[in-house]
Amino acid sequence: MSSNPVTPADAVERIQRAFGRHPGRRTLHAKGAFYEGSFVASPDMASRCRAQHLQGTPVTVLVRWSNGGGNPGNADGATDVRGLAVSFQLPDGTRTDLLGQTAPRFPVRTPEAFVELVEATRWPWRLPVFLARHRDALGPLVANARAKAVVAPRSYAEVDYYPIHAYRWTAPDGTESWVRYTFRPLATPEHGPPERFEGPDRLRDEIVARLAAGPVRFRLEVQVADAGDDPHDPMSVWRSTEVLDAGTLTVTAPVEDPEATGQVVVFDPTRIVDGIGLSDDPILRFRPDAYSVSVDRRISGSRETTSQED
Ligand code: HEM
Repeated sequence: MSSNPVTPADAVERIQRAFGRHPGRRTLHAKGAFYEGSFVASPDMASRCRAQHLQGTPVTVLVRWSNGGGNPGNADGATDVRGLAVSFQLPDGTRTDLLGQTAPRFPVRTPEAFVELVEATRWPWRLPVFLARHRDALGPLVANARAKAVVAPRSYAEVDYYPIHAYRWTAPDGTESWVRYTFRPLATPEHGPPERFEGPDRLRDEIVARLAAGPVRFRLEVQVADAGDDPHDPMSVWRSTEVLDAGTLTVTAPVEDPEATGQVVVFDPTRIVDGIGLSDDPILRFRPDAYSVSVDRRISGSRETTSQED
């Protein structure tokens, strides 16, 4: 069933109403922290895509691990998706971003339905109505539950992250292919058996301790679409079995929060570079405008908070 199209401003307003007002904070993924590291593409990626960060030379990355909800006060053990946002800083000064979260399947294909889903998870009495209106959400929601996508992990470093949307890769010879990414944790023997952490910030405490013992690594996997695989639908399940190792993400250390000094950091899934293209996925196309509204509110919210503190 179709719903009335929501505007980016309405979407942010409704999501903020669902989570309560938290001036200066992100509308979603409100609780998180920043880290630094690098990414090195696998040697054969350069023949598949001409983007600078896929040529095999190390590039610096800025990473933010987060919990999915809009309440920055939520405990790390709460039921929620987790986010891994990665900004690749390219040698020419440009950036390109990938934003992953722990749910392998996206349960909706329109921004309206996404907002309704957020509202239904905040107010569970709305869930039956949501499911009646969006019957095809049930399969993906069950698949995500089976994948334990919203169960708090032992560590941010031990779970898969799915950026969901397809991107178009252009090779040096002009050949185009559609790909979908997954960040998969790589075993890091130098860490030994994981320490157990308790308390509301246990994921943050665990990852800081883990990084003090050595870097955390993920393999960036790409699934290359077959002819019948739909790159424009965030709900589509691809049949292709062509999966490549695109490279290794290495997170080395926490960094001081750049936003503590007034800088605003935005990860944007449509920030692409030459060699990468966007699909017509309506969720992907909606996100940058919704993120801009959230950023505007973050900036004005910080001002309000600061003037109240003065
Ligand atoms: C219509 C669908 C969506 C809406 C309306 C939406 C909305 C938002 C908003 C408003 C923010 C805060 C932005 C900021 O203040 O910087 C955010 C953050 C985020 N979103 Fe989404 N989102 C959507 C879909 C997705 C999808 C499909 C993914 C992942 C596959 C995702 C992953 C993230 C992550 C990881 C962050 C945190 C980024 C950071 O650490 O700064 N979102 N989202």
